[in-house]
Amino acid sequence: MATISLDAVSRWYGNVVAVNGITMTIGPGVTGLLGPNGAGKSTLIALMSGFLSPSAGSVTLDGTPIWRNTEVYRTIGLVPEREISFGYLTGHQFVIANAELHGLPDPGAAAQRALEIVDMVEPAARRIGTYSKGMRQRVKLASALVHDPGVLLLDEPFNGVDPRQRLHLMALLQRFGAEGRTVLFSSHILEEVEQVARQIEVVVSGRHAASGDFGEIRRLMTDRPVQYVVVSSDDRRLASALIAEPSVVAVSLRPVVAGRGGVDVSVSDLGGFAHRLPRVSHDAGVRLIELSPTDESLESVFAYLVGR
Ligand SMILES: Nc1ncnc2c1ncn2[C@@H]1O[C@H](COP(=O)(O)OP(=O)(O)OP(=O)(O)O)[C@@H](O)[C@H]1O
Repeated sequence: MATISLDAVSRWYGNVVAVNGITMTIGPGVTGLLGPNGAGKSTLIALMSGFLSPSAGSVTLDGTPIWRNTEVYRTIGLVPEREISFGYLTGHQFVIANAELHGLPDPGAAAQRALEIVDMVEPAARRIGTYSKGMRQRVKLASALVHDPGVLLLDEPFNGVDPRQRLHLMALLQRFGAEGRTVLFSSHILEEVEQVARQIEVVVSGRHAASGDFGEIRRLMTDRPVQYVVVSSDDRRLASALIAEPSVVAVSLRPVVAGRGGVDVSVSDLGGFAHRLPRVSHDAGVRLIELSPTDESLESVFAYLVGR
């Protein structure tokens, strides 16, 4: 059982702060590292895999610093985001090369075992250049697993992978987690993370924004204040009815342009509002024409989490 600990970790590149004072613990089972592009996920994974030194703070595996510690590298497997640049090698040659780099006593047997785990034994005889994206991901995974590591780190493993291969990869990660390995993967898609991860760590702009199981994270995201535009047969009347609703924080009328206006509504409780809106408009004698969120981007959700 392996635990990665980050203690007040920062990492900067010149004057770009990629990771800013993050403290978190990654234990056995599957953890999802969730955040928008540029949040610092790849930098965190590079710090956890020993490819980068922290500019400040410490990154340890079971209490031992990871940076420049070859003993610790033996227990870590990394699936990087970048594509394999050796398309001319066969999958088998690629995985064996990593087994040799690890100095394993029987690289052939280790490669065979890893390829079996990811179900790539048969295609492993072909050149990587002929593989689909999902197959390339699986070969990268086999290469990361060749030394049977207790810790597996994967950077955006589901990016560009088709749905069938995605399910296959998800099942594999869950299996590794159930075996007691410490598995961490990054993603910018909440649904993806929810399906696989026991624990979710959210990072935004280099900061640790939230931590919890998927229920907690989902609640944080759906309970945030949300803005809607409601267009109706009588916006002024609807606005006065809505302001009496406990789930509504603010209401304002939109200017009428080309005969079309609308009501901007700020809502504190998404579920409550969605449930009440039809009843409120019916009681006010107003017909609803359109309801649309004005700010549903993932970035706005993340910005909310950081600002809490
Ligand atoms: N080698 C580098 N030199 C300078 N800036 C860097 C370097 N690597 C990353 N950065 C910057 O650090 C920040 C975090 O980048 P990082 O790649 O860790 O984020 P990410 O969450 O993995 O994003 P993505 O999903 O887009 O890869 C970004 O602002 C990025 O531009």
